[in-house]
Amino acid sequence: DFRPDDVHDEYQKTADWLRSQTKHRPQVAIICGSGLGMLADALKCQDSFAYSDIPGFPQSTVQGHAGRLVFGELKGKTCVCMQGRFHMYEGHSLCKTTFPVRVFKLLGVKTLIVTNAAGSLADGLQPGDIMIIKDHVNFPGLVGLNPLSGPNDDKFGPRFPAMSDCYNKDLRCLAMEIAKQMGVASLVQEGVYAMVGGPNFESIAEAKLLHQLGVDAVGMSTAPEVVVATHCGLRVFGLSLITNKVVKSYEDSDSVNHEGVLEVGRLRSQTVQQLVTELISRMDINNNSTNNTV
Ligand SMILES: O=P(O)(O)O[C@H]1O[C@H](CO)[C@@H](O)[C@H]1O
Ligand code: HPA
Repeated sequence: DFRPDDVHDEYQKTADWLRSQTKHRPQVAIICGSGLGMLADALKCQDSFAYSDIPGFPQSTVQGHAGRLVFGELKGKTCVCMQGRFHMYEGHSLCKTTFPVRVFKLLGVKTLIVTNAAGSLADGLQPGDIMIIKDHVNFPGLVGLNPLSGPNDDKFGPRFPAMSDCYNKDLRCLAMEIAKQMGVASLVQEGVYAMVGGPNFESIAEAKLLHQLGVDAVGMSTAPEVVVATHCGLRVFGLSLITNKVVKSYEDSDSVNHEGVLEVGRLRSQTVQQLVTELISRMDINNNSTNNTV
């Protein structure tokens, strides 16, 4: 039998353990995408934990995802940063892939920043560009693969949470303003992210379909984390680093690979880090308007 109270205890145990190991009390959580682990480097006064040492935490298995949880201070805000996320294709249940998000909620986090590496379908998005996520298509979710499936845990949020404003508009505007001030506005635009299950990259027919549906960038993560975060009332900001163009023509001889994805992450690491750091520095931590606050 599935008993929400027991499951809630699992999140609580992990949160209690982390509280006993660090004095940091984070207000902001950051999830680093493939090749974007350096986002944690900006944190001062770090306390870091290998996932393998944290009770209840899943393990990272993907290259470019170090598997470390880093706490620290950034421009006057206390942050916790996941150097490495969990993907459905690694064999984790969606509950496991999103486990840290609820732990963050219990730790007192108010804002979640999700980052990922993604392939572009939109003609205007080139490798190296940054897409501020305006909305998502959660393909696994549409067919019932949803971390919120099963009995609802009312302690976290409502049975039927709204997803119509899950990427906070104020933070999107602020990020765009920061990009302009950094002189990188030409690299940054808003768009729609689609999550597919992976681990294979898209076939050409799949790429054409996604393009026709109006998807701007595609990846194999993020949407479940955002669903769980929105369910429990966290404010969310998301960005995709475009690491490759998705091949959508039979005449195109390009092909994508994970090494290339990580390489673009390395090349753009400084810009992404500066944008995220500035966003955290300037965000109002007490303004947390979401639909699903409990
Ligand atoms: O979404 P993140 O974790 O950034 O990683 C992306 O990059 C990997 C493929 O190269 C996939 O895991 C895809 O989801
Ligand atoms: O082209 C892609 N497709 C899916 N996931 C990805 N992650 C990075 N690039 C891609």
